[in-house]
Amino acid sequence: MMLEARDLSIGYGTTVVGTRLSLVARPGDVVCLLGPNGCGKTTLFRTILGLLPALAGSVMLGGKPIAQQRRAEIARRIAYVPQAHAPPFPFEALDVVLMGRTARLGLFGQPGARDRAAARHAMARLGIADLAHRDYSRLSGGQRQLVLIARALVQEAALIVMDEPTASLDFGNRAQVLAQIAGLTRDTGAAGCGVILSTHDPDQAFALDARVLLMKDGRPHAEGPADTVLTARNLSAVYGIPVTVETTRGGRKVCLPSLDLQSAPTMTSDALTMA
Ligand SMILES: Nc1ncnc2c1ncn2[C@@H]1O[C@H](COP(=O)(O)OP(=O)(O)OP(=O)(O)O)[C@@H](O)[C@H]1O
Repeated sequence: MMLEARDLSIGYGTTVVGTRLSLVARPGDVVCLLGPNGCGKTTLFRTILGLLPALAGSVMLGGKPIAQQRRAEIARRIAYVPQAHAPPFPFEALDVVLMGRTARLGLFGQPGARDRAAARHAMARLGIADLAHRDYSRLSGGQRQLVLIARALVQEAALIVMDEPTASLDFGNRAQVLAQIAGLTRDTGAAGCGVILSTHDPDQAFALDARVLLMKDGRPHAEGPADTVLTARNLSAVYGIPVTVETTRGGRKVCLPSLDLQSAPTMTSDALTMA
């Protein structure tokens, strides 16, 4: 099962948000999308999920154009973890996880004992079995994020797309979610899946030993292993601030932005200037 996006132009109707974007993901891969606010990460995700038509180029999922696949068919192959927001009315966390089975149940199917077992198993795998009967809307942001990851797991899709899975998480939960993502892809056999995620933290790409698509203004600026893409030069060029990349005593690379206001430019990204 492979996702292959080639030479995509993305956008909304006549508004082109990005061009020349390519991306390949297989089970076992971690692919990180990095780039400034408004550079087109969410739009790219919506396009590769088949929620938004590509303006040019192709998205192939399992060897077949995504535009020719039905939603349920896509959902069996690729799961989506949106950013965790609280729903307006209460659900048990277990029910939220069970919603991931919908793609497998058909229109009027009711979840059965096997679906419940799968949901409990996914929660246990993520260390949140004890949250099963808690009110989802009252969980913390980190707990909710893990519930949504469990929901994606029970979909039993080979690929999972995560939109900023660590946004709004505290330091501890962030590390916990990252560790879980690493675990998902390292599982051997049928259980190992591919993860495509967006993040605003380049250190996460190093921590996950990810392949990186570094975007700027809707275009690929660099693509490849974190080590070769996330250089001081590339990061400085894309984010418009001086950045140094250092290696810790433990051997992991970390990025250090300059906090010197003299050298900081004015904010240039679309999202911030438009706000
Ligand atoms: N529905 C829409 N119609 C037209 N333009 C849109 C729409 N949604 C987003 N855009 C524009 O597309 C561009 C890319 O937005 P997108 O949300 O993909 O960026 P992003 O990289 O995910 O940003 P962030 O890091 O801030 O989440 C922005 O200029 C945005 O204003």
